[in-house]
Amino acid sequence: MRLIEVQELRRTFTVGRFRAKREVVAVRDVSFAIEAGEMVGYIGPNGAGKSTTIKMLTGILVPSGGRLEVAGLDPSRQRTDLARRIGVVFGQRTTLWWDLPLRDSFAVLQRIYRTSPRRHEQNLAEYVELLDLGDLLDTPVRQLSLGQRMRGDIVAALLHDPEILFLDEPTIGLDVISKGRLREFLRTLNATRGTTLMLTTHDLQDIEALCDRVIVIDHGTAVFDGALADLHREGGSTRTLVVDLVDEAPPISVPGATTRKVDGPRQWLSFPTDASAAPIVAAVAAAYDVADLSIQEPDIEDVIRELYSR
Ligand SMILES: Nc1ncnc2c1ncn2[C@@H]1O[C@H](COP(=O)(O)OP(=O)(O)OP(=O)(O)O)[C@@H](O)[C@H]1O
Repeated sequence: MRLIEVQELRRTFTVGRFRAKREVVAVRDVSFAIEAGEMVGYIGPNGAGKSTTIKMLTGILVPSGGRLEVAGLDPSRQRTDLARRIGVVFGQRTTLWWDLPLRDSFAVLQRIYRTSPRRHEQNLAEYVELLDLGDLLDTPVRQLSLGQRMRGDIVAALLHDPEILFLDEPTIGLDVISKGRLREFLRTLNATRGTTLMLTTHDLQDIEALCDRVIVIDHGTAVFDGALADLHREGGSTRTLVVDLVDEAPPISVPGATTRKVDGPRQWLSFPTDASAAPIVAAVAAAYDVADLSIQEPDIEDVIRELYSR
């Protein structure tokens, strides 16, 4: 089932005044469709148009052109109906009430969304347990750490059983452990409830851990839409085999890899991300005295930069 449909979506802003007035095209004729149950990363450099797109999808901004349907609704015209079908989490700000304990914020949301008390209690119990918020329910939001508040925001976004969860930079500012737990939770949510996820992020590990599919946007235009593995391939991404030889040697020469750098006994060989490292490692080990080996995964930001530069 198709949950999000975007055709030639466009949004412009007028900036400046009088003679200095000009138009900025934040989103330029972007088209994509997202099926129920997908986990999609919407990525791109700063100012690419990610937040503007999410704001249009969630009904906060009215498009300047194109067509847009989310859960069968027109977001800006049917914003209230849409609110019942979607959850929204912005990493940089909270939807919770600053002075209220978490528990009271959640209770207010139950009334706003008119979620049945039974369903509300069930969801609350489940999410509070999964996100380990039990001891914090009576703490006012302003006293929570960033990670705790983010978990609270996620519960708040999910209590009314949304089919789609939009997340804008959900792991920003969190420590490594909190990031890992949040990703784990989102994966479980998608697997057990089939919730569709669309997230913007600058964190490459978010993409690796969460996104079956990535849409890359640059200067308002979608420049890639597909699997992460294909993004690596199209961007010409490579993995690196770092070889520590017992002794210094001229650049290693083995089939399937290119030696990029030599520094004393250490050499860096690159090979395509979709190729297996095994034959290369075997060839190196057969021909040279090897003290140690390690493999470095590609940096997605490099891959994306490569795509942009075309
Ligand atoms: N309210 C606004 N008025 C004028 N220009 C805007 C407005 N909102 C966004 N823009 C411009 O539109 C473009 C896209 O901005 P947007 O916030 O969507 O990018 P982004 O991809 O979310 O960036 P970031 O990763 O930095 O959050 C930028 O050039 C931005 O300056």
